[in-house]
Amino acid sequence: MLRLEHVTFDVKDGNQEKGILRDVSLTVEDKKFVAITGPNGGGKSTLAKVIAGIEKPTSGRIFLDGTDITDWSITERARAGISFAFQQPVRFKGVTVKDLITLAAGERISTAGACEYLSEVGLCARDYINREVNASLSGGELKRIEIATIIARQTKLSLFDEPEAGIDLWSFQNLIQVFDKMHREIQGTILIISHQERILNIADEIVVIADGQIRKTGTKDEILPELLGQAGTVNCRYMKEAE
Ligand SMILES: Nc1ncnc2c1ncn2[C@@H]1O[C@H](COP(=O)(O)OP(=O)(O)OP(=O)(O)O)[C@@H](O)[C@H]1O
Repeated sequence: MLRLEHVTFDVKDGNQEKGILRDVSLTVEDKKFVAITGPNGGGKSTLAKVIAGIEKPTSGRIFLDGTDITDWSITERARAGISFAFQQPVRFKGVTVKDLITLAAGERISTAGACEYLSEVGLCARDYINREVNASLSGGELKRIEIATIIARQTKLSLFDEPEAGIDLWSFQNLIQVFDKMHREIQGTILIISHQERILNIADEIVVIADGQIRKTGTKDEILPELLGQAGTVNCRYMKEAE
């Protein structure tokens, strides 16, 4: 179980401190599929980075299965079973797609095994398996390769930051199936930041974040109608609730 207690993240804005995350408390039960959504700039990516250890909270604590991991490094958290797929994936010059998937799987897998993970994310494996993870890959290809590595890792907690970004309409449907299958088959927790109704629709729970604060949490039946009914005005409305 992941638990955040009163997490804040402040940055310097001129002479003042700006609150990017403001008193965020959240519990994510094991094996749940939780979607985090909300207006641009609300603090979603920052929250994911704080969980993965890329940013350190200004105050508050983070617990994984009851252990306080707040001061743990990215590597320690990765070893404890936290995976993170970036909004804009990182490129690895000199490393092939197969190397990357093999590293993620943490065991010697065959080329056929690595290819299976690529096929799952809709990539024709033989076209990609020996390619370098460099700038020659398109944004959408890179994103799907990164998702394949997270599936291969099969960790306790998989964090995805806007996996839909840069994915074409045809591959998007496939991506929904990937997450649905992951949710059913992998015995881990999935935390996805997304603006996509179809991703929110397959989540067990939706968390709405705006202006650095959690505004709502609930099931999709509780949250989605309200979000969709207010399309275009969600941002302002949730901002208002904070006042
Ligand atoms: N290190 C930083 N220094 C200054 N401002 C920051 C820093 N990190 C984040 N911010 C600001 O904090 C706010 C939240 O950013 P964040 O990327 O977490 O939002 P988001 O909810 O993921 O947005 P989006 O939906 O557009 O991806 C933004 O206004 C961003 O500019």
